[in-house]
Amino acid sequence: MNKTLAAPSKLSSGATWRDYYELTKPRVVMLLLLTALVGMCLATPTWVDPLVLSAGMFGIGLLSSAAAVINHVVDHRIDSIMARTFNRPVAKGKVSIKRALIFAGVLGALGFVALAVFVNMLTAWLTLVSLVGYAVIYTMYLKRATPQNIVIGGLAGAAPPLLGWTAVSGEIHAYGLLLVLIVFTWTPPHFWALAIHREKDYAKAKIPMLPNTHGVEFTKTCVVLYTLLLCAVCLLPYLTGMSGGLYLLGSSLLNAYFMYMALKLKFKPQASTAMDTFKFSILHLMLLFVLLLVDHYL
Ligand code: HEM
Ligand SMILES: CC(C)=CCC/C(C)=C/CC/C(C)=C/COP(=O)(O)OP(=O)(O)O
Repeated sequence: MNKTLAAPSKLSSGATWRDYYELTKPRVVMLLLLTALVGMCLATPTWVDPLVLSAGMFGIGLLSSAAAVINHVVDHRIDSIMARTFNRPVAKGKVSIKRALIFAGVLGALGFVALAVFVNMLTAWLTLVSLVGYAVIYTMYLKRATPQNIVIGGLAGAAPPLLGWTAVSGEIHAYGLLLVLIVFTWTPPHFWALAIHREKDYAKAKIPMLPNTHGVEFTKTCVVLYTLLLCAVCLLPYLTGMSGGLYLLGSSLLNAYFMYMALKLKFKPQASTAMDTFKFSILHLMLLFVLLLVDHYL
């Protein structure tokens, strides 16, 4: 058998490359980068300059990854309590706090310099502010302070389409902010569906997520209401002339199914409905942004 497949190569500390990779929350960062790419493409009627595109994706990707690594460090104690996260590299002690922080520092510095040198200062600073928003304001403070943590903290995760937009145009445009608004209203149903499924985990770690502070039924009602709001917000790209009929048709179908899932979760749930809703939320956002892109170029 291939040796590298059987046992991932160990670094001198005993951690593997895979541990460091996992610290960057790669799948989350991939989706963040898709939203950033769409922000870049929609900011111009022509093709995006290849240097801005590659340096922009590189910089936004590295700063988002650095934010994710810091989140692992700050949360290592609560991660070690929850069944979903106890196996994470810092929580398990496979990567030390010092090494994780150096890793985050290197990623963050490289990302910031790439944006500052090859893109523009506005994007570099806005991306750094997003990193602070997620790694410091959300993770260190909001997460432990209020059940509205993910609503307010969601702004940082919603920023990438605007970062993509400013990378290309050098200015903050209302259309870029509209893309932020879409991800911002999508975040509560995305997360609360998972939090309902993981209610006991969060209770054990004493994190004040909405199902724990206000109950599962109230959280389900909030999922329905935010999904309704998301349906309305998703009409805005069409109504403002940013996107066309293809987007309207595709997004309406996606939103109809998201609404169906949210209503099922509230009124006719099965054991798997919360997790199914969470999983669909990821597919929903991915396809929605692909639609925005296809609609832009057709
Ligand atoms: C404050 C805002 C957010 C919160 C609290 C949140 C929370 C979470 C949590 C707890 C998970 C589960 C991770 C796991 O399986 O261990 C998750 C998964 C995921 N989230 Fe979010 N999320 C937020 C925003 C976002 C944003 C803005 C995006 C992308 C645009 C995103 C994309 C994803 C993806 C792709 C996954 C699946 C990851 C995987 O399968 O490894 N999330 N999210
Ligand atoms: C520069 C920039 C755009 C920064 C944003 C970076 C980023 C990774 C945003 C995603 C938000 C997210 C995964 C929140 C979950 O954190 P959690 O601590 O609630 O979830 P966990 O328990 O799975 O760690």
